Amino acid sequence: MSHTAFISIGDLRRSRPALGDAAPASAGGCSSSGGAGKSGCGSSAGPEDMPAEIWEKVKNHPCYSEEAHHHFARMHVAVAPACNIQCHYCNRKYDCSNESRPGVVSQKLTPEQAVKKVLAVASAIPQMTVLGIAGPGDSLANPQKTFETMRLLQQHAPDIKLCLSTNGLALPDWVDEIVQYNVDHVTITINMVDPAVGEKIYPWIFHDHRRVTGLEAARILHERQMLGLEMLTARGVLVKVNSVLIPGVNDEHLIEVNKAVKARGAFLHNIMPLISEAEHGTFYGLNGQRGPTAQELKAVQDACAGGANLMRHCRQCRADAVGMLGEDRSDEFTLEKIEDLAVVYDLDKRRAYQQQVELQRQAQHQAKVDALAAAFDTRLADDGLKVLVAVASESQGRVNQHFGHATEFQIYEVGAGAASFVGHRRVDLYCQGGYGEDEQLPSIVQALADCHAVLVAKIGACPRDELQRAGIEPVDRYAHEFIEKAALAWFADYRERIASGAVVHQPRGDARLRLGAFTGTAAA
Ligand SMILES: C[S@@+](CC[C@H](N)C(=O)[O-])C[C@H]1O[C@@H](n2cnc3c(N)ncnc32)[C@H](O)[C@@H]1O
Ligand code: SF4
Ligand code: SF4
Repeated sequence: MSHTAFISIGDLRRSRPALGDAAPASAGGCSSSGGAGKSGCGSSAGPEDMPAEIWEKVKNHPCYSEEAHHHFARMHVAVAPACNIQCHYCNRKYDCSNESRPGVVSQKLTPEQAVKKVLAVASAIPQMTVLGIAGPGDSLANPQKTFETMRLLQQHAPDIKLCLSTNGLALPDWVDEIVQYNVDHVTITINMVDPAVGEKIYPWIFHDHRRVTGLEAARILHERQMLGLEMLTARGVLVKVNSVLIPGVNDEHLIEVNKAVKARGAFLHNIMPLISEAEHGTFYGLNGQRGPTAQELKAVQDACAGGANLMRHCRQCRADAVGMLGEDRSDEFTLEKIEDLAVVYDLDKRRAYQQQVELQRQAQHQAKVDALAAAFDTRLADDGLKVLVAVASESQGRVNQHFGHATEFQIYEVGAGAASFVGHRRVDLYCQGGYGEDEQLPSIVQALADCHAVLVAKIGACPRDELQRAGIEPVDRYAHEFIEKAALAWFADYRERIASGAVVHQPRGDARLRLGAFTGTAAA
């Protein structure tokens, strides 16, 4: 059975041979990557796309498998306060408990406190399968705390997968410990492979007992990152590379980064948008360096097609995040609260629960494949047309959320052959306290400006009119349908309307950004 979230006609052909040769050749899977949608196949690949031992490592890891993130949870423990470099986009002193972004934490923990918290969360959220150390500083600039936490967790919670995130500067010194403590997954943030680019991102590093600045600092960091990546992949550790997309600094350069990390065996590449608000007090924030638009992010990701597989569902979590991706339950597990929690770490119970979750995932996947296969009794010739649709979904991969209740929309790219998840867009909640907040509408419409349709379970008259005025079709006739099936059905209908002259297709100008159009400092 396939476990992929990315469902193409290729999947249908595998599961329904009767569909046979009428289907356009648009096979899923990494080796046949071609279009923009395929570039995301790494994070949604299934057991048929990789060796069994790799599938075992990713199948219930919410960050390494796009489908797993609907079913399994993760948590971060903030045991690593110090850092050995400075990035122009980071200020760990700025802390806001209401804010969800990297580097932010409410409480720093000792290894013992961290383990207590992990056990409390693991007993309350049995689908929590992954523990990561992602700061608030750098895990390997705090090696004693990081590895003591890992050592204790191996003893007390042996079923939890261990991850850490690092800028890579100290990485080559700690590869043996990473392997010794069974850290299965390591994330390295690599923003450049050219020190001349790095010089614009890193004002200094602390290496070999001295502070180094300028080009020399970027050169050392680059060499250590590449060496660390090679050493980890040679030892069989799965490596994800994070890159922060900084318009005007490393946008097109990330295509080179993607190739370089693929060549060194990285499993996944997560290109994340720069977050740069002046109030965070970062160098970039204070100097007007903007983050990319969603369209710019997608353009760079699409330009990496054929390189390292892309993660597109990252939520840029806090360094103390708890729960499913996209939700944060860290407030429920503060030190004060876990003091009073009865913690029963029942390994057998956790395993049994997770088996049920896995069965549910498989059943849901198969139901989706079957529903799609049933929908494919008529086939569209592939004329190359692809459009984006936004989807309001709260669970189960279905169109099952009211427009007004969505705080994010999933974005799918749809063509004749496939509907592929390409990212998500956060928006302000429209419906508050039972009433629509009309002043939120322009920003929501703006966030979806490159989409041709919005698939929702329900939508009120006012947002419906506003979307239509912006040329975005509100669609509620596929309520509770699987997303891919709904998106493909809408697309078939759209194509028919184009063919009959009922609508004139208007390409969205900014959907396919011209690389090189970044200005670097203009307001977003
Ligand atoms: C807080 S860091 C902790 C791990 C480690 N120090 C590192 O940088 O990889 C986790 C991730 O958040 C990213 N990050 C930090 N500040 C960011 C910002 N302002 N915008 C986007 N990503 C950011 C980092 O680049 C890194 O990939
Ligand atoms: S390496 Fe990580 S923690 Fe250190 S300054 Fe950069 S983003 Fe912040
Ligand atoms: S920041 Fe991205 S990669 Fe890290 S836990 Fe959150 S979703 Fe996963």
